[in-house]
Amino acid sequence: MATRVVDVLVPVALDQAYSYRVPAGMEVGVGDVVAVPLGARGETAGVVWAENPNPAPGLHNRLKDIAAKIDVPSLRQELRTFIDWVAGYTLASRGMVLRMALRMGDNLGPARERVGVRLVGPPPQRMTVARQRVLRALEDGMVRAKGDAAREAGVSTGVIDGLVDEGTLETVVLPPEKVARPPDPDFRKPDFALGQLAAADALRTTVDQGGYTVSLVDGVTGSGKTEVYFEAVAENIRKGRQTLILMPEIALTGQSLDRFTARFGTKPAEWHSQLAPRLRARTWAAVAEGDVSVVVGARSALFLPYADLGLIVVDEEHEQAYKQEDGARYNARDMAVVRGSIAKIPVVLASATPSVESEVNARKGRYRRLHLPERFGGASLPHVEAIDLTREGPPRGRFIAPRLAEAVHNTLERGDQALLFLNRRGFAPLTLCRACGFRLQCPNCDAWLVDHRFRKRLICHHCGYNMPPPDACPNCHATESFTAVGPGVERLEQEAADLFPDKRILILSSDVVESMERLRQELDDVADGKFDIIVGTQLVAKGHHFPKLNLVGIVDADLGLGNGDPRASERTFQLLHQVVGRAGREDNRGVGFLQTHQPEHPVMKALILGDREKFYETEIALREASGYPPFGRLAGIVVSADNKHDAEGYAKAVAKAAPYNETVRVLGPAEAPVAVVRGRHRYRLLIKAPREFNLSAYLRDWLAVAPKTRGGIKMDVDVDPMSFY
Ligand SMILES: Nc1ncnc2c1ncn2[C@@H]1O[C@H](COP(=O)(O)OP(=O)(O)OP(=O)(O)O)[C@@H](O)[C@H]1O
Ligand SMILES: [Zn+2]
Repeated sequence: MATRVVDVLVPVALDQAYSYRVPAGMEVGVGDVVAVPLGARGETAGVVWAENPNPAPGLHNRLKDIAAKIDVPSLRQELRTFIDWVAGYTLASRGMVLRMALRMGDNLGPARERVGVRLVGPPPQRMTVARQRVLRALEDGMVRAKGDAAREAGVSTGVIDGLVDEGTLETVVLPPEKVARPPDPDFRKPDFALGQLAAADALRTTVDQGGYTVSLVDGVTGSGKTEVYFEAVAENIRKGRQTLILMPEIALTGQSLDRFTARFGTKPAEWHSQLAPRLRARTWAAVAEGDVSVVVGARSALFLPYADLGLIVVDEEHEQAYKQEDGARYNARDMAVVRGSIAKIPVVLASATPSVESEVNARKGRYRRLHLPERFGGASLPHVEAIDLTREGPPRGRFIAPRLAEAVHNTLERGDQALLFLNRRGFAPLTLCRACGFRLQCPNCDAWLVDHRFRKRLICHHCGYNMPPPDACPNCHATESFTAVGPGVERLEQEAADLFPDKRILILSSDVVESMERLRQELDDVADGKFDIIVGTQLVAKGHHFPKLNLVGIVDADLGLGNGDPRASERTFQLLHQVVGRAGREDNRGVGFLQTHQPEHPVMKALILGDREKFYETEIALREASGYPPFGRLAGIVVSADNKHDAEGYAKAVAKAAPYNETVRVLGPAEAPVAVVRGRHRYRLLIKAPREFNLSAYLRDWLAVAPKTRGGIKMDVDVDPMSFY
């Protein structure tokens, strides 16, 4: 009998699947997860990708056997097709993409059993107050998990153990706790405002009918997009199918999980980078077995092996955080649409500031737009004013202009909250010696060291290099000669404390956040009005709903503009519009101030006039004229090496190897804007092609003929790049 051979894809940086023999008696099929020997790595988990009916004859004797079938649900065709597609599009190896789908960790053993206790025997010989509390808590005779019993009685588990030894309590084996309980689609149905009704209805129908469609829930800030897309989720739960709600990682800390619980009566399953390994493994398995109904997750949740995915929601779809910038470089929003089309299910995108891509798709009718033009509860959008820094700027060494300070003062007088926004972590972006002008720079990067006083370190934001502030200038040896140049949030907090000495100020910035739990707590405290002034980075820009927040001051509105990044305008508009949109969500006094040197800039004008359409019109016209996305396609290639000569030489050789095509333009190589990162010298190439052009195929052909990388040279390909530094 001929041996059966199959091709197995393994989660390592390889594109091709390897052939293995199926040992007699082993039952495996395509999609099954198996353990296979893989060279020096030993046994590795992989997935049977295809039958191989005609293995090359010479190969036969060298083939190894599959070691074992792993007892987890097999990867469905839909997910396998998706993995192939993502790899083909992004040029990441298929193994790397598969790896994202196999993130269940190694400890996928049987779920841990829990110990429960119940009251059965006579009271113990020796009675104590603590023991008495336990007896009272358990007097109903019901089984409780040991930890729950201790918590209810307010004692340590040691007290419980003691009572078990005495025979007063008996232990019972409990089934493992579920990752998430089934949500109830009718737990608390909202009363929709008129403006929400049509969109909610449309989404219900869309999900009910099923099939691939893309809807863009385009609602102003505070319009209640979440409640509206929850209707789609509810409908999908009723159908018994699984839902994925994608969020930018950091938004998962916000109030979204509480809102979900309020609407559906129980928490969803979560998927993000901070899940404990065991919970990660259990969640993965529960998703694969169809034991979880709704997953709220960061971008990697897109690669989970859903048993029956019926709906994908992408919240804050414009977020740049959806782009993964290392390993496989993919945009989770775009790939969500791809997975939706492969799985033939509805996709819902939501944003108050849609990406230019989605906006164009909606304008052309490729996506269906569901518009929510008003804030929920009748609040109006904030009134926005510019503060022209060329004319009414703050005093030297200060960053809050007098007019903004006065407005903050008035807001606080009324008992409202104010948010001062500056998208820059740390105390100051630059430290220089007053005596000789020397600037403290990262030894590994082409970047200044950022002064972080809270942590008492100078830190490089590119590589993480850090050092204590030096006592003397390394150049002229002067002491106490260093001066901070420019503001970061920590410095802004200091200024706010000087201006408003008796107010409660909270600083929110990713590097001062101790844990996700702590951040959740702080955000709740803000919502409860426990702080007067919030000084924050983009961490506070999104999704949050703070009822008493009525003033937003943007300290440096120009920060993201004019750095040669083709998406700078879009990003600045989205960010500032979202931040300003935190103001006045429950009453009509919301105001926003933009401190800017260029109040006439189209982005500033659109923000001041509240004229979103105007912004999109201008930006879309610009993109169309210049052939930038979505009217054309881009890819970036970054070459890096440990010296400039090698990086430049190799980048030139790569450029020279580009296949000729009259519609494609290869720009560069040019030294990257940040020319050195982590001691590596960087050169960039930018490839521009028409919209219909198959850029991935072109790049693949190109890389096949490009000179091989050698000796520490590295090349990164980025299709649809979002970062250009
Ligand atoms: N139909 C409704 N019934 C009761 N409360 C609602 C309803 N719709 C929205 N809300 C409440 O209105 C507030 C604003 O809604 P939500 O935060 O979902 O808006 P959003 O459109 O997501 O805003 P943003 O884009 O600015 O984050 C929330 O407190 C939400 O709970
Ligand atoms: Zn550095």
